[in-house]
Amino acid sequence: MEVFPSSKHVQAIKKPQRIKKTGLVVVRNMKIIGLHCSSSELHAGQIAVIKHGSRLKDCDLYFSRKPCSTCLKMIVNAGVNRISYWPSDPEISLQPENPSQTSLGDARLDAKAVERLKSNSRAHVCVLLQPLACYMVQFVEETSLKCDFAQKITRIHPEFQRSTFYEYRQDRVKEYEALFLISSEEKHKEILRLMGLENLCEDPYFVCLRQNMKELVLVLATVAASVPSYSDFGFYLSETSDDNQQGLTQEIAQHCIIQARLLAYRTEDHKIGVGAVVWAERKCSTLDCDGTGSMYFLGCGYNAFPVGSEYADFPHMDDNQKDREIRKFRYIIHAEQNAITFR
Ligand SMILES: Nc1ccn([C@H]2C[C@H](O)[C@@H](COP(=O)(O)OP(=O)(O)OP(=O)(O)O)O2)c(=O)n1
Repeated sequence: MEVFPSSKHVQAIKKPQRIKKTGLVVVRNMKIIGLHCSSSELHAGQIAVIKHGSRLKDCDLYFSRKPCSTCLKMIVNAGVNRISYWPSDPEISLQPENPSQTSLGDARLDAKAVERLKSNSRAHVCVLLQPLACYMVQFVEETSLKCDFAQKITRIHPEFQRSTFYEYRQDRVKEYEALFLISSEEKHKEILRLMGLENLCEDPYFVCLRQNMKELVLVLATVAASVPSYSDFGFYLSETSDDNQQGLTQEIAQHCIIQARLLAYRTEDHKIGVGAVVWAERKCSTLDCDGTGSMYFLGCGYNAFPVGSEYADFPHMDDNQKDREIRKFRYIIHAEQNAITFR
């Protein structure tokens, strides 16, 4: 969510960036109930508090940066269960470049306050770090190269080839590494210490941490590279020029497809993964408090068997199976059905 494209209105306001844009996923009972990102006015955590209110109780929150003390105290107060965050530069940046010493001093004080809130809160505050499953990177690369979108482009524009895909991926890797990683190991360690994560600064933990973070960034870049804006290809051939028209920009459509592709990896159908993210557009032109402009999130899902079922509970066969009784279609719930209902 952190990379959700800002609306033009928001892009126009450029402030010195000590506060970093942050993404947030709100999960309740294993279901994603909110995708948020900071706007120019509010931080992601504050947006979640405003949008979900008391429904945040017992939810799990996943932040793309460690939240600032203002956000943390509010979400702890809302009674959330767990707060996980990506262990890089926090929401109030601790990177010493450019800004004045005083604001860096404030950032350090905020980091201390966050630590204090963390140790005294009922909610479990921890580092989000899921080592990737074996061969995940290769699998994502293969499926990204073969995905419908990339293949369609190849058919219409034969000059789009494997090498173009890899060029796109390299661009995305650079973009995401600049956003989500800290290039210097020493700087990264210093920031981890300021964030109260000195345990992670020792090897082999530190090496593993950076390796896992790099792999996750690579996975994200690989998926994004399979949904390129190439030539005039896309869901919307041109940007809407008419200000009154609430059209989706190519950038936003692309972002939503990337989210859907990521969800598809959670499929329970061993043959085909489908992901769906349902965003709706507001009829009126007023912008909301979050960075999603005129869009609001309805739900997201992936194709799967009914919640709680085990792998062998239902048939997995497709149309090629003669015996109709052991085909999967009567049992599997489509991604879109899950998105607007339970998963
Ligand atoms: N709008 C859709 C269409 C399909 N699916 C999921 C359901 C199945 O898990 C898988 C394949 O569904 P199809 O109905 O397309 O069946 P196929 O005949 O294509 O399946 P297969 O290729 O496995 O033979 O995709 C989905 O989530 N949403």
